[in-house]
Amino acid sequence: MTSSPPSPSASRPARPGPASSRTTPPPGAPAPAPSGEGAAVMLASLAGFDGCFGCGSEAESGLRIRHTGVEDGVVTCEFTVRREHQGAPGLCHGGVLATAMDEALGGAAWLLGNRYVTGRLETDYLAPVPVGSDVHVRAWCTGLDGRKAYLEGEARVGGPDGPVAVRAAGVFIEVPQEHFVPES
Ligand SMILES: CCCCCCCCCC(=O)SCCNC(=O)CCNC(=O)[C@H](O)C(C)(C)COP(=O)(O)OP(=O)(O)OC[C@H]1O[C@@H](n2cnc3c(N)ncnc32)[C@H](O)[C@@H]1OP(=O)(O)O
Repeated sequence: MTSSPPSPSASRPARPGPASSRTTPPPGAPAPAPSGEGAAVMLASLAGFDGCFGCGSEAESGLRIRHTGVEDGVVTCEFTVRREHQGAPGLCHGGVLATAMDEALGGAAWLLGNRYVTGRLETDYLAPVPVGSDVHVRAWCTGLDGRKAYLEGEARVGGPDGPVAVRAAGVFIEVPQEHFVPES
């Protein structure tokens, strides 16, 4: 699995390395310049919606992910692993961690100023994550190719500089607002 490294930046970590050929931007695909405008599109599109399984306050069984910031195109968020998130005894379920990566990579995609859905999501699990852990996730875009946005991210345990537990890479596809179904 190889891909081009993201642009150097103070907040952007060295490329984590999970991307396969299918989640690596094609040669010449530009990495986007960070802009503050995407956040406005995200907020307008999601206004009043609290039902997200990842971050929604109304999703009782959800992860209750807290979005903590955006800097230089890097999205940061965090959540606390609860008992109901277990897979193997005492440890966070891999699907829960994939959800957190989907949320963070999706957030970084929406920051580009359009609406995106997940087309492909790859995850590498590097360390177990115990129940009770605070998981800190960050994600960024590595390239744009037409409607496809290429994203990578990582999750660290215990703090933003804790050990890396998960690395992820994905392709998100731009969709119109009409793609979504109004809540009934
Ligand atoms: C703060 C919070 C912000 C929000 C965070 C949200 C996080 C959560 C995100 C999600 O979980 S989204 C839910 C899970 N994903 C879905 O439900 C997507 C289901 N799939 C679809 O709706 C359609 O298949 C899709 C819109 C992705 C594509 O259908 P289209 O008919 O619009 O596109 P088309 O098939 O023509 O493909 C367009 C391009 O995308 C590419 N593509 C499509 N599906 C792909 C795929 N699965 N993987 C990689 N590339 C894909 C396709 O090859 C093509 O590339 P080219 O332009 O180069 O030809």
